Amino acid sequence: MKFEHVHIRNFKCYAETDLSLRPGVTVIHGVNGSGKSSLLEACFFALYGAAAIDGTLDEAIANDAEEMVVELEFTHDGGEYRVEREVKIRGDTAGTTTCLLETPEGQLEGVTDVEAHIEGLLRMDAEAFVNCAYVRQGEVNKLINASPGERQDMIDDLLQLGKLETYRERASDARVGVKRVRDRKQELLADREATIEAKEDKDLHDTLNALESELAEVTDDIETKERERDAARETLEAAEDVLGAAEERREEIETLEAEIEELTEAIAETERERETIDERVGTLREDLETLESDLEAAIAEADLGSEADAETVADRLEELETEADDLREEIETHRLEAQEHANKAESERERTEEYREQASETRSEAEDLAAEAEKATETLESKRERLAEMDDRIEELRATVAEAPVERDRLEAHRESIRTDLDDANERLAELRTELKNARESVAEAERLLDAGKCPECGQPVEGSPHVETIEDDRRRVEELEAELEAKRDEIETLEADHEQAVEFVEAEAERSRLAENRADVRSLIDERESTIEDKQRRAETLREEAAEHETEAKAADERADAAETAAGAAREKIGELNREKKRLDEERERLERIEELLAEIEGTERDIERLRERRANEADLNDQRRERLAEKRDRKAELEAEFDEAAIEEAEAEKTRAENYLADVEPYLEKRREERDRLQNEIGAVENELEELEDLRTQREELEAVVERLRSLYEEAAELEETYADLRAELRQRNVDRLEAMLNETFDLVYQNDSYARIELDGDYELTVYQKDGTELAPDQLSGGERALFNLSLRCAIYRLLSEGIEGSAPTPPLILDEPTVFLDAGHVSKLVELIESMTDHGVAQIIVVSHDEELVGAADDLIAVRKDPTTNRSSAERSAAAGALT
Ligand SMILES: Nc1ncnc2c1ncn2[C@@H]1O[C@H](COP(=O)(O)OP(=O)(O)OP(=O)(O)O)[C@@H](O)[C@H]1O
Ligand SMILES: [Zn+2]
Repeated sequence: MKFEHVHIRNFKCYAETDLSLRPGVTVIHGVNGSGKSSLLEACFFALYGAAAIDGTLDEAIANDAEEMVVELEFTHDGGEYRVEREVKIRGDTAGTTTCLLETPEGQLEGVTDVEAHIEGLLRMDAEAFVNCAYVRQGEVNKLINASPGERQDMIDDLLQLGKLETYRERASDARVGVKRVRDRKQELLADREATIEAKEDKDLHDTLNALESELAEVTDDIETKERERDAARETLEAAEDVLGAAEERREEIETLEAEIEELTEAIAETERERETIDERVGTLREDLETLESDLEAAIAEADLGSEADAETVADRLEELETEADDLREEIETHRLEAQEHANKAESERERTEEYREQASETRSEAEDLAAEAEKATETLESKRERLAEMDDRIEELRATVAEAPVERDRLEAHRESIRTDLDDANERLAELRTELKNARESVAEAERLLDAGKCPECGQPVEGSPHVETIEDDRRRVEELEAELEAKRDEIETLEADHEQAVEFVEAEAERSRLAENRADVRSLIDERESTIEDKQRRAETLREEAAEHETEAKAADERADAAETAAGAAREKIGELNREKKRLDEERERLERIEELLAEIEGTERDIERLRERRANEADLNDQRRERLAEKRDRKAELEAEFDEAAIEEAEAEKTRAENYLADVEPYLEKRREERDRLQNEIGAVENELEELEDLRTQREELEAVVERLRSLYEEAAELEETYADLRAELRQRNVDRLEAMLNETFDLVYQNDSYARIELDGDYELTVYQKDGTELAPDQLSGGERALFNLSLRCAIYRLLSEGIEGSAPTPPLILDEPTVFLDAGHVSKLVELIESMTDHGVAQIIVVSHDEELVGAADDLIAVRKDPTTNRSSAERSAAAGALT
């Protein structure tokens, strides 16, 4: 087997690295911590997965990455292979997401299948791989430090001897197993045989015969007894019939006796009743006599003569009733009459009172009205005086207005026109005053200018006096204005006097008109008052008359009341009379009613007597009938008593007792016999079962005998097989041990040539012993560190050779991988190591990969790989050294 190419991404310190590997000796070098061991580990991981790394899967992923990939291409036994693994962190843990193996036969997937296939190819699992091909850093002493047993297991495993042991163990297990089964079956067989013997000893057939004859006997007995029991039952029934009939007859006689007694009793009872009725009739007759004498007396009292029968009495009572009704009616009429008169008297008295009240009220009203009229007449007189005054004034004013120059209705217009004229004149007067003032000023100014020699028109200095005429005109104008002003003043004076007079006229007219109006009002008021007074006086008169009328009416009503009272007294007297009459009628009616009552009582008593007589006769008939029935019953009883046969009954009773006794005995006996029969049948069944079982047991015995025989031969075969495997392994191991010892001595000689050690011995139990030249023995752990390392490497190489050369033909071996093998070696021994490696190549090991810093080893390499770590990213990479080119 050869590694061809490895591709790593994010495995431990690696970023992305691609590296081809060549046959021959490859040395990987680099500073501490640069990632050399990790590179080898990556290849190991590619082959064996999780088993190849110390920690967990996630520790193998580069610190800051989430996933990693390792791919390894290798050739093996002429075929090309590629294994690829991808691991990813999911959640908290890392898991393998891809695991595949390409083989010449096809592709495999899944951790389990891929690893099983690789173990098959290399004929070793991860542990065997590190024991043989991959000497890990610091593990050089592993094989030496192991106990012989461990060593034996390791080496046996590598050489596939372990398998033989497994087979032997399996054969042994099989032998033990077969023995266990065989022993159990033998025990079972012995048990069956003992059981059969016990059963055969029992004489089952004889027992069966005895039981069957006993059963027949019991069955016969049961049948006989059942027949006898049936006969006894019949006898019992017959006796019971006879006794039953006798019992019935006796019961009938008893019933008859009771009935006879009952009837006799009933007859006596009825006779007693009849006697009582006789007594009652006697009493009633006495009552009747008393009643009749009472009646006679009553009739005499009532004066009815001899015709005192019920009809006459009833007729008379009817007559009396009619008379009484009439009387009652009459009394009622009079009572109503008296009531009516009394009512009338009362109401007339009330009316008298009313009339009197009305009369006094009316009279006082009349007096009030008369007083009012008197007072009103006085007031009216003063009003009339006032009216006369008004008339005088009106006449005076009319005379004043008559002096006016215009008609009455034009007076205001006249005053208005004078007022207008006056206002116009005053206005004109004011104008004239202004004009006059202006004119006087013009004259004065002109005179001043003239005195100064200037033109009064334009104010310019003048030569001469061109405007003198104007001054003159002005002076004339002043004079005219003064005259006009004087006239205007006179006119105004006149107008003012006129206006004053016109105002007086207007005012007089206004007063006159107002007074005229007032006078009309006063006039109508007086008229109204006058008629009111008249009305009152008339009304007072009328009221006085009315009062007189009321008084008359009161007197009349009082008289009517007296009359009514008299009439009521008369009516009451009449009522008294009628009541006396009625009392008489009542007394007569009472007497008659008493007679009627007595008549009815007599009739009732006679009817009672009659009824009692009838009842007495009926009871006599009833007793006759009873006596007849009594005679019949007595006959029947005598008949039955004659029929009674005492002897027959006695016999029947005896039979019955006998039968009952027999039955009482036979039933429990039969019960017992039946139980016996059942028991016998069960016993027979049990014996028959046992016979069947015996048959079964015999068959089983035969079968078991056959099985035991087969197991016995099987056991022998397994024992033989176990022995064969053990022998084979011992033989093979001896051969291996011999060859391994030879190879070990050969390699150890090669790497450790000095005088100290003569040879190494490897015994059958893989016990290692080193012999010194003087013949003394040494255990390998007594060697120095360096010696131990060399010794170990020798052992490894020997094993490796043994494996690669094969015990029988060659087996394909993985590359020999050594991680830092030179640690304990001095320079001399490093040279020996180089020789060892070369010798391995000579022995046909195709690929050796060594991690080392040692110059000498580097020098011996066919190929050089440099590993370095980028100090900034802290990521490692591997590449072929430049020096490698020079080497080839
Ligand atoms: N999961 C990881 N991610 C990143 N770096 C890691 C991880 N696991 C280990 N390392 C680092 O990888 C580096 C390489 O270790 P390795 O044992 O391969 O070095 P080496 O070259 O064999 O050193 P030495 O010469 O001392 O044997 C170490 O510095 C270690 O800290
Ligand atoms: Zn290292």
